Amino acid sequence: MTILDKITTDKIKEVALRKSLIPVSQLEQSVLFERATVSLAKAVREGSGIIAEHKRRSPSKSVINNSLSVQDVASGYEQAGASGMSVLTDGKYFGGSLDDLLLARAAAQFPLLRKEFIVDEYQILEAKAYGADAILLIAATLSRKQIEQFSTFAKGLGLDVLCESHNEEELQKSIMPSVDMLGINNRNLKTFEVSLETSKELIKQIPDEFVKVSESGISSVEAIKELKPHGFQGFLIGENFMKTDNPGESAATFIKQLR
Ligand SMILES: O=P(O)(O)OC[C@@H](O)[C@@H](O)c1c[nH]c2ccccc12
Repeated sequence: MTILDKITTDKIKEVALRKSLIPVSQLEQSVLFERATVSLAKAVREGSGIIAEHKRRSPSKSVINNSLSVQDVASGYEQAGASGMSVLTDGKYFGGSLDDLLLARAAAQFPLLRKEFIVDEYQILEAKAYGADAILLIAATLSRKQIEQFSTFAKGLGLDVLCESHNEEELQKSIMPSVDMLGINNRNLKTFEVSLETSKELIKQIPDEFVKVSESGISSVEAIKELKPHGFQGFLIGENFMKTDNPGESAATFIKQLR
């Protein structure tokens, strides 16, 4: 059993419990449910392209940073000129929560991505109710039919969809009009190996109309300069910022060097 299988198995149980505690009707009553979303895909296309992540810990790195306020990180990233922010909401493996999303929303106006292992439409309703503008779908854990169902459902709520893959088969099943952004994860979620070559290879199969995002293991401005000519517009960066005392400032320094 890979770590991704374990996370998914736990997630299915967690979502069943959540559903029994908070009914859909209650999520739909959230004031944020009425909020007009901001397109992450558009922000990435038109801005720095940096999607900066809030990540306290991960199965591959254990603790990254446990002492920051998510509001400070959100406003720091926004002021730094990031196109958007990815907020990890998984608790068990990443130390995040839906409250992190809510707090980020309270502190910033730029687009927020709910970074979660989505296995059920219910989590997409949660994303909307807690202030997200976009969701992540992980092709490794979903069938083409599920990607279609979840992405269509998200679009109906005004949320953008980033669908991530790590190999050709995953990418091929993610290519559909209800997906806005195709992400290539440089980290293999099954083995944790990281290589930017994954991005450079797989992007060749992405049709023009999709926003193309390279994810994980990006730790230098040079890496961005290397990836851009291959056609990437978006860059998802977590640890490189989060491991510092001031992620917002680190992001600002980084983004300035891109200009
Ligand atoms: O911290 P990094 O190496 O910059 O990676 C960020 C992001 O890409 C990574 O956290 C991520 C990409 N896809 C995911 C899916 C689930 C959890 C986490 C992720």
